[in-house]
Amino acid sequence: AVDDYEELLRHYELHETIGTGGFAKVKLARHRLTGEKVAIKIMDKESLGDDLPRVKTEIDAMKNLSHQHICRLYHVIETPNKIFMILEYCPGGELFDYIIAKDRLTEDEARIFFRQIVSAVTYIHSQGYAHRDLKPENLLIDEDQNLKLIDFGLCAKPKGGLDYHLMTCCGSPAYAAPELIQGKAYIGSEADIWSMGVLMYALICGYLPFDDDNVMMLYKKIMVDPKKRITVKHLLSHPWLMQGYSCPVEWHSKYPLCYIDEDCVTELSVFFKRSKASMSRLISEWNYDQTTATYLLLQSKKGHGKPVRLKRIPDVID
Ligand SMILES: O=C(Nc1ccc2c(c1)CCNCC2)c1ccc(-c2cn[nH]c2)cc1OCc1ccccc1
Repeated sequence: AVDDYEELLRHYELHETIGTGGFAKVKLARHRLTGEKVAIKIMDKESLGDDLPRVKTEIDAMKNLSHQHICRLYHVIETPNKIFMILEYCPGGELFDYIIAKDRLTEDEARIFFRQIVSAVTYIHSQGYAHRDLKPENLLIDEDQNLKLIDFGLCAKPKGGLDYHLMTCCGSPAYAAPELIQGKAYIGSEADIWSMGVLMYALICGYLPFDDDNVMMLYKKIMVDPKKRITVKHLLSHPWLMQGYSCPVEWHSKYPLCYIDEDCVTELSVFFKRSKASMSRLISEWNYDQTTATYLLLQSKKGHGKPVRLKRIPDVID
């Protein structure tokens, strides 16, 4: 119903639909106050059905994850029938399509991308999350040719920390670790490490290490016993990843949630006629509303050398 879109249209100018996935549609849009492009993932609650919890899992995870190689969630709008996730614009599309288009990547290009994947996965593990569905379809390319991890619908944040055993068998078979498809209790971070190995193989070779149309045959091929799987700590400074680099993979976030950018606070406080202190406090609540979106998109403008300014005249004169 049109009133589902009322709040969304107040803050964003909607443009073309660029993707219609399983239970979501992705539209391009522009944030009115900053002029920044965004992607909007639109889900209909009714047609989501049993997938609704997966969306809640994804939103809760993304609210806590702020990192240069994770697709940023800016704003969540929920109406009686719809859920809108306003997300970081990634015009390079999926890494999957990029590999297909190039057949396979050179070692140098694969190394650049893989260092970014290791950075993102190390960060989410440090925050107590396992992604559990790492594959080229879940890595997007942004306007600076950097990778951004998406789809946290299957992620897990075990209560007792990441060394807790998980049970749910999930993710894509071709990328699933042996212990996971054996239905054994597994460690989420170890399963992610296995998937990264499969991903690395796909980047370099352009096809999958274990593949078969028959899923039982596929499982048999994956059953290579994982003797000693590398840990993320050793991966960060693996010799192949270090080639041409003088430092291990930098995995810490460049934009930790606790750090609030002064220039953005100043512009917001002037615009919303609030003191800098109260504006800073409001931002730090991370409500994923218009304030969060405007702050993050101002920060993005600053990161791209654009002026940290908000539009004074609304585009559409009501
Ligand atoms: O900005 C996103 N996508 C996107 C934006 C512009 C363009 C393209 C793609 C490629 C197609 N040609 C037009 C240029 C974009 C951002 C976030 C998310 C997202 C974050 N969590 N979940 C989804 C999904 C996105 O898209 C999905 C997609 C659509 C068409 C193809 C390839 C990928």
